[in-house]
Amino acid sequence: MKLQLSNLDDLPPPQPFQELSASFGGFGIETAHRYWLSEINDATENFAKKVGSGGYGTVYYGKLKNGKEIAVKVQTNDSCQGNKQFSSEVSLLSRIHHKNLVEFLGYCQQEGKSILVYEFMHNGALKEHLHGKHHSVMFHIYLS
Ligand SMILES: Nc1ncnc2c1ncn2[C@@H]1O[C@H](COP(=O)(O)OP(=O)(O)OP(=O)(O)O)[C@@H](O)[C@H]1O
Repeated sequence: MKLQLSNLDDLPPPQPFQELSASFGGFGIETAHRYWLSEINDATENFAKKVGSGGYGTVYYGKLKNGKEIAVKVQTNDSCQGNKQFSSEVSLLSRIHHKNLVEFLGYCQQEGKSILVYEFMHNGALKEHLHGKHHSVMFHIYLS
């Protein structure tokens, strides 16, 4: 799902991974939580439960040791995102917090894998609601 931002001009240009912490002055990738691949492997039971796939890659269900349920997005090889784009996305996502947005929890970049970690939404993604896979939300909107 793409985030729509009204003022993209306010954002700094994408920077190479190593330069992010300096260039964002405390609001870069270093503010995002970094997960170890072993944590992700444990949480997803080695990527056992696939819940969907999108332009970025494949999405898996997971549960952290503290009980929090997570959606783990694993970048696929044919995704156009490179390391630069991944760093920019992590940096951007870690600065956006809103009660109506799925919470971005962190990332993992290890052993050639680029992974984004979000809170798990039991009712599926917004796109599915809008495209009718889950009709209840639209129904409630019309009623209210
Ligand atoms: N946070 C989440 N909680 C539960 N399921 C999710 C979550 N994020 C994604 N999914 C599932 O994974 C599927 C793919 O989502 P994803 O956001 O990767 O693709 P997309 O909406 O096509 O966006 P994009 O093209 O930017 O990757 C969704 O349709 C949904 O079923």
